[in-house]
Formats: sequence, C-alpha cells, structure tokens
Amino acid sequence: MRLHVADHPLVAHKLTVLRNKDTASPTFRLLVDELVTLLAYEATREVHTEPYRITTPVTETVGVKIADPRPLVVPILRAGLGMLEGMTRLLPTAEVGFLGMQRDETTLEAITYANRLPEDLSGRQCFLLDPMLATGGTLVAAIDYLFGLGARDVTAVCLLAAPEGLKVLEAAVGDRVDVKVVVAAVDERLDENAYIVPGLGDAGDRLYGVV
Ligand SMILES: O=P(O)(O)OC[C@H]1O[C@H](OP(=O)(O)OP(=O)(O)O)[C@H](O)[C@@H]1O
Ligand SMILES: O=c1cc[nH]c(=O)[nH]1
Ligand SMILES: [Mg+2]
Repeated sequence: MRLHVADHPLVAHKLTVLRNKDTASPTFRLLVDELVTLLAYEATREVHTEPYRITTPVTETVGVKIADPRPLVVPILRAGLGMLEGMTRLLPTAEVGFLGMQRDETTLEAITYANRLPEDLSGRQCFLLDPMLATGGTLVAAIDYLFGLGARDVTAVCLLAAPEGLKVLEAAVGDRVDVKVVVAAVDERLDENAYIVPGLGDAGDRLYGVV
C-alpha cells in the first residue's frame, strides 16, 4: 500500500475551515468539493493514458487521452457522495459506481447496505471516495469488495485518516502495491467513540445533516 499525504498550504487552509464546528453545511460542502479537486490531481497521477493523434492549427501531433477501459469512481455513501463532483470535475469521462456502507456505531463494523457497480472490474482503475478513514473498517471492506469483483488497482481518496486506521489498512492490504491512499491530513488519534481527533466530527451529518 502506498500513502500520499497532501502537503500544500491551500489544502491546510481549507481543511482548517472545514474542521471548524461553526462552519455550516453549505460552506462545508463547498470546501469538501474544492479539497477533493486538489487531492484528485495527486490521486490521478498514474491514470492510464494512450496516445491520441490530433491536428493543431499548425501541425499534426500525438498527445494523450484517458485510456479504455474508463476509470471507475466509487463514492462510499453517504459522506463520500460529497466528494463525487470534485473528483469527476477532473475525470469527466469516468464511470461512476456506488457503494452504500455504514459503520455500526456500537460494534464499529462496516455494513454494506447498497451497491451499484459494474460486474467485472478486471483491468479497471478504481477510485474510492470517503472523507473519513477512522478505524479503517469501512475502507478495508470497500477495497475487499472491489477486489472481489476483479479490481487490482484501487486508489482511495480521503480527507482525514487516523494512524490507527492506516495501520489496519496496511495490515489488510499492505502487500498489494496497487492500493494507494491519498489524504489531506493524518490526524493524531481516535477518541473513545472511534472519532478522529482533532477531526471534523461526523462528515455525513456535516454534509447532509442539520445546518
Ligand atoms: O474507518 P471507519 O471506522 O470504518 O469509519 C469511517 C466511516 O464512517 C463514516 O461513515 P458513516 O458510517 O458515518 O456513514 P455516513 O457516511 O452515512 O454518515 C465515514 O464516512 C466512513 O465511511
Ligand atoms: O471522525 C469520524 C469517524 C468516523 N466517521 C466520521 O464521520 N467521523
Ligand atoms: Mg456518518
């Protein structure tokens, strides 16, 4: 597994506003969108391309285009949905699939309640979107799900990760070199309720809950 932590003052600035408990849903959604677009630039660094011949006003030349099969972007509902527009802005030709997963707040186990994905993911580059990597249970289950459908190249784009969750992920998928995690920041720890500290609270509620 490879981990990339964004190191950019704009990311740090936007993340600070996002963390602030006084930032209301409309601004929160806007900032998530902007942050994902910044992270998407790094997450798509290894997107497959193929040569593409064009004619400029001056001459013929060979450029590149995103290769077939198209990449697949998979937001993990609910909170991952807030990251979809920011990602597809950079990858407009990507196919979009959905995984609905919820962490049981007592057992902390991730439960899959919905999926709408292509049947065969062999040869597809997959981008999982979920703002929070806390215990890692959700992301491990999501990656296993995609691998079960044949995927072998998965990049997870997250806003915040806890060191505990990264360890769990490393133990689960560490030997798979084609699993990459791109995060805006790695926080300090998890609290007694397995919330990320300092974190930003419940990402789903802040995106779609009470303003
Ligand atoms: O790493 P984990 O400990 O598994 O926790 C992280 C998960 O928890 C949150 O989702 P939640 O279950 O709250 O669902 P929601 O997006 O519908 O709010 C978050 O968006 C992740 O999916
Ligand atoms: O800090 C956390 C942990 C899990 N899910 C969230 O939304 N926030
Ligand atoms: Mg939630």
